[in-house]
Amino acid sequence: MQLKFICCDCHVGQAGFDYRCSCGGLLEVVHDFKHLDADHLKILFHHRLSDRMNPYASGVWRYKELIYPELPESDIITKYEGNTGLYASNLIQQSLGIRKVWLKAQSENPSGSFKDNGMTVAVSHGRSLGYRRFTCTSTGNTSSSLAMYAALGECNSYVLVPNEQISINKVLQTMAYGAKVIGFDGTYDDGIRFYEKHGRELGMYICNSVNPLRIEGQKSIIYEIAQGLNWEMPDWIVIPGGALSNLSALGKGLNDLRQLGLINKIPRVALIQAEGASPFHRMISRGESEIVPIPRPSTIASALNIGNPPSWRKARQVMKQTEGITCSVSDEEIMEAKTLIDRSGIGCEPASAATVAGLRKLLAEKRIDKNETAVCILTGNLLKDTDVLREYQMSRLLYADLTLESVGKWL
Ligand SMILES: Cc1ncc(COP(=O)(O)O)c(C=O)c1O
Ligand SMILES: N[C@@H](CCOP(=O)(O)O)C(=O)O
Repeated sequence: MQLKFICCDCHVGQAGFDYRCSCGGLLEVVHDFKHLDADHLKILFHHRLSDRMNPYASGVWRYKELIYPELPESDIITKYEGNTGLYASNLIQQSLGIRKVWLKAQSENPSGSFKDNGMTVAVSHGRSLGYRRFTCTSTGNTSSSLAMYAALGECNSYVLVPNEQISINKVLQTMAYGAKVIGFDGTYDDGIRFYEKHGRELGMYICNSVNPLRIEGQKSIIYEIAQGLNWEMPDWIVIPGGALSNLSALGKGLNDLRQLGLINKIPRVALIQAEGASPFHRMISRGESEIVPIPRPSTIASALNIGNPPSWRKARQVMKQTEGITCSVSDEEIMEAKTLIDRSGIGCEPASAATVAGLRKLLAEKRIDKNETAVCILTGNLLKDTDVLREYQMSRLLYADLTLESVGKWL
């Protein structure tokens, strides 16, 4: 059986794989869930949780029937991604003054970010089509994840990375997995534009989130949250936004769960952007119908440094479907929230901390009630963006001579 696609803008169906429809809209995978039964699925997914020795042990491929049923098991390239912790932190709960908050730590993924949920599916798909050369443009997390899966699949990866405002750790991780990295003057948005124009003639498989298979894999984050909470959804899901792939995937995943009868309530979504890179929040809060790109986005949260999010139309749909709200937070608010999350023992990179910063703001503005419950999605690992961490923490490092008196003074 072949994968089927539909355009999110003109709604015309398409049989073959592509990144965009001829009208320019992004595509998404269409599934037929008619033959699936919710009770049977719950038992199947539960059973797979305890089976550690096959691809279904992955927190993505556990839900294969809802993501990519057509793919032969032997074509799966997996590093048992997903299966990340869902933590209830008293420290964060009390600091925010909310009834209940959980943190979904996608930072625990094998390459250290939520990208792995989508990348395992994209690279498996690309290789099954016969591709051996994979590419993306990236601020560093997409590329680290791509390079890891390409290496696992014994394929090659080629990555475009902006020269400014990226984290060197992520670039080094990408290179260490064997990717060829090409730096360029410009932003993530320029890189995406380049591939939209030249990707096809370069004959490579593109692994950015314009690829509908990436979104299929990323849907599993909300499946895991639902399963982790025994299929009872919280009032709110709080998520950071850059290219808006994660929000698009979240919306698609929620639709699936509802359609299948696995959940009976759709939570509301709060999308948080960094102030210096918040074109989507600006559009929604002003009630505008088109996004106005920001040519030079700038935020300390390197992963959110995106001025022209490719998935904004899909994301706008999700806002409608979930009665979603948006807000933006300053770099200071992000760092303050990051300190709290790190201190709680969970830890994350700055982009992820935008969620807790945003939740604090939305509670203060009473747009979220303190008696409600929320899950914040932490998208990347604490050790991803250490330039920022070094600047913030080094002044707190203590020095002493190794004498009882000198060390004792600090203890
Ligand atoms: C750690 C991290 N958080 C958040 C985001 C933003 O997610 P999205 O681009 O899907 O909106 C990204 C990159 O995209 C990221 O790498
Ligand atoms: N932060 C991202 C940028 C978005 O990339 P995409 O995978 O959604 O295309 C990164 O890590 O590069």
